[in-house]
Amino acid sequence: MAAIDTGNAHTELPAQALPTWRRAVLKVGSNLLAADGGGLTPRHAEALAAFIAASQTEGREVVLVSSGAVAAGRALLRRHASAGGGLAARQALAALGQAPMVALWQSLFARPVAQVLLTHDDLRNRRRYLNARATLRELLQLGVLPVVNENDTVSVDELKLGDNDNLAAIVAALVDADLLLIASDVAALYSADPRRDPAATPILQVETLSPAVMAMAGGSTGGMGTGGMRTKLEAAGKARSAGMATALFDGRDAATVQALARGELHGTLVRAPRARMQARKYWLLHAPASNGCIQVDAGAAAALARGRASLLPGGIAAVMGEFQRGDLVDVVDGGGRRIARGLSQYAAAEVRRLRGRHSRDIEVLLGYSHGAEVIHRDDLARLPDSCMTDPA
Ligand SMILES: Nc1ncnc2c1ncn2[C@@H]1O[C@H](COP(=O)(O)OP(=O)(O)O)[C@@H](O)[C@H]1O
Ligand SMILES: N[C@@H](CCC(=O)OP(=O)(O)O)C(=O)O
Repeated sequence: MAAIDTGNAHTELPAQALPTWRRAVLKVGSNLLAADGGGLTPRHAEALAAFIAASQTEGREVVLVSSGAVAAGRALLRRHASAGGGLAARQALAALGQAPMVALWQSLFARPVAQVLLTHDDLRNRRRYLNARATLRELLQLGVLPVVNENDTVSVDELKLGDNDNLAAIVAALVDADLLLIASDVAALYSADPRRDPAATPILQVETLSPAVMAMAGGSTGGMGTGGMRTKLEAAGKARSAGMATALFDGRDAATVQALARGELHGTLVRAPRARMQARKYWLLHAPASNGCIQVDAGAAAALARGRASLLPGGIAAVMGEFQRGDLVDVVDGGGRRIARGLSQYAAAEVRRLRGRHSRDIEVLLGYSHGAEVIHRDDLARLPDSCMTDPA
């Protein structure tokens, strides 16, 4: 059992199994990085960095979503002058603090870390969403730790994501993570904010984010935090609909953080109703009508029916309709029967030029390449009747 200080109560939470994962997003809040109420300190970040490094050594991948830029900026400026309280001041503080925040993480890792700043617009615009996804995938492949934060400096009020809990959930879906880990300054979700209600009790498992559960979560009551437990549960809801569980735990407690590496959670687990891949496939199959259609030859149709195959240019016989890169398209066989749906990495006009050609010719034909596959197998779902042989 890990001894845990909730702020005003000292409790011990039993260990429960952390879902198995290969790729996770870890969100670290400002309260952990600016734990002493001033500038950034490695006090709690050290154990979290050791957990990330140990996970990487085991072949797992971690994307870090880190807050703390505003706190770092505020501490730096306090030495010279005080900043106002408006949006522009917050944006200026974030600009000041982003580099020191990333530098803090870099000081704790032997491997390089990379800064990734995202805005709401980046995540709504399909082209930029796909670019962000490709960059993050590439960074992970290179063995680099991406440190993601909201680009506060260019985010305007009404378009701000506002809190990094929700950003972390969106990033987790973006990189197809298996698990969302949220490190905060509280041991778990409690029946009420434990800072306000000493009688509040921890909730170790959440199956549904019902209105009653959501009502337990309050805002941020202390220090540098932004969204409190409310935004953490919102994030868990987003993760859940992408098929991912969320673990909430106290990042101030080194024993709790070390236990994660052993697959033990001392905190709250918000479960996901179905597996991530199933959720993704479900979304692919049930998302709004597709914009176009790709007809494949008999060889490609057989490969897709066998499962886990990507759609390559060589198997494409015809392209119907107009669609853009990243759009959802139907895949039909020679007889026009719909056999799969997926996200095309190329626009219809590009697929027409690639039709029947080898993947290695993509660069020559287009002058660039978004990858060897027209539809990557992770972005492809076979229709139920063609899934009979392999339900994965
Ligand atoms: N029901 C609840 N259970 C646990 N914590 C809660 C609850 N309601 C509100 N909180 C508050 O949420 C805070 C954590 O969120 P926040 O301050 O935004 O920190 P972070 O910087 O880690 O995002 C806790 O310190 C706690 O005061
Ligand atoms: N982007 C802001 C963090 C906003 C935020 O969500 O903070 P927190 O609630 O501490 O995770 C920053 O870097 O200061």
